[in-house]
Amino acid sequence: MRAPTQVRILPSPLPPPRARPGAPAGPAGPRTVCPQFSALPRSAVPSRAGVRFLAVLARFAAGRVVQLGDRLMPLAASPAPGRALVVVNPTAGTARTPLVQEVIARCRARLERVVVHRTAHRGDATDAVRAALARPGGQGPDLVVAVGGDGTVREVVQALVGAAPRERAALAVVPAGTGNSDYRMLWGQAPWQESLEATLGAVPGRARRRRIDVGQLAETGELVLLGACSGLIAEGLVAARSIAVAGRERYARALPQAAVGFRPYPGRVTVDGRVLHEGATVLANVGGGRYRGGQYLILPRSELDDGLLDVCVVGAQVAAADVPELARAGVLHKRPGVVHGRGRRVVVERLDGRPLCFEHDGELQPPAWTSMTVQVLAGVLPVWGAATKEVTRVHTPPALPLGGLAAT
Ligand SMILES: Nc1ncnc2c1ncn2[C@@H]1O[C@H](COP(=O)(O)OP(=O)(O)OP(=O)(O)O)[C@@H](O)[C@H]1O
Repeated sequence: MRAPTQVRILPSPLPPPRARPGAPAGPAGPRTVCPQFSALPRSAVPSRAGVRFLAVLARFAAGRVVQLGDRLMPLAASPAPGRALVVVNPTAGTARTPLVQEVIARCRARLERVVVHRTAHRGDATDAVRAALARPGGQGPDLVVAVGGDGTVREVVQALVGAAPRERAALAVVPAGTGNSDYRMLWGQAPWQESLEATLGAVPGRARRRRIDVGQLAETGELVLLGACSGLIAEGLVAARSIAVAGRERYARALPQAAVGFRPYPGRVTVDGRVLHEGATVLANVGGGRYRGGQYLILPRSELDDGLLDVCVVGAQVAAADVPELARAGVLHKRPGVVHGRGRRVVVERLDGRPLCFEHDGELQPPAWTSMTVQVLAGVLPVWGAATKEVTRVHTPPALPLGGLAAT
């Protein structure tokens, strides 16, 4: 077995926005490509003045605009859903009866048809969604509301992604679990009543139906929605088993507990064939969502629909005991010893021959592998989320080391 070595990855800044051929040069800003425009022939792409005119027109016509870098673009309206399947996990951390009743009442008040399914066992959510989508004659739901935690959401996603394109309903999440990181990924800190009403069409322009990326774990074929992580965050799940509180508080207690006595493992992380990090590793997170455990900011620059996976590796230069507070304060990614990358296929390895401790979507994986490989399935999941200024990208640049200071 080869002894683990430490490789220094030189910091590389995020490259400047890549201009589309023929596009006017503009000031640097977020790299954004408008889907509507990229579908047009180059000669049909309007000038900047034309874009501003369209934007003003849109403001009058639809009452809302979206700003792309320095440009204003009309935001296509998302048609409101009509038929919902509400999938409730009654065993999820905070799925109390009044909450469930309120969700159902709000859906019934706005939609033409609402079917409720309460899960009876693990995997039941996947089966229920599959059965509903297979209903003949276009009678299947166009919206699936998952009422539960991240585990329930993942089961629903399994069915949604596997459905034929014409049957594909969009996901909405009502946070009723412990971490609820999926909800935070889509809606930030918005109250669920607000996001559900927006999804149901009560607040025009507040919600957007979009197609986001999903990861796939090569070892098992399972989907990875939120993210997959080795090391400390995975061990935090082990610690959480013995903590009898619900909600985010559980992970707030579990991660510091796991950090006590945590020993970095010899690891390597490879992004699209290029080594991003090799050496003593505290954690390697691939996603997905910016937050893990609903509160730890790990991938601050991750976008859900850029066709790429973001990676953050925390090397042993950062003490494991400091990770929970640094991540909660949103500054972990700036520390020396933390590197970032982005690509389509990410391999996380443990190099001493012992099993890699890793989880995905809050589910601890059996200690059966010395590596995990996550690849991206671009834009396969329709979801309802906040109508933010973030836009769908249609061009996916190759893997980029995003910088950071590697351990030496
Ligand atoms: N009736 C049921 N009985 C037992 N387990 C169930 C039932 N229905 C669903 N499950 C399982 O419960 C697990 C945990 O649910 P979920 O993740 O939604 O809640 P949580 O663990 O409280 O929240 P989070 O994942 O956000 O921490 C899921 O993996 C799901 O498969």
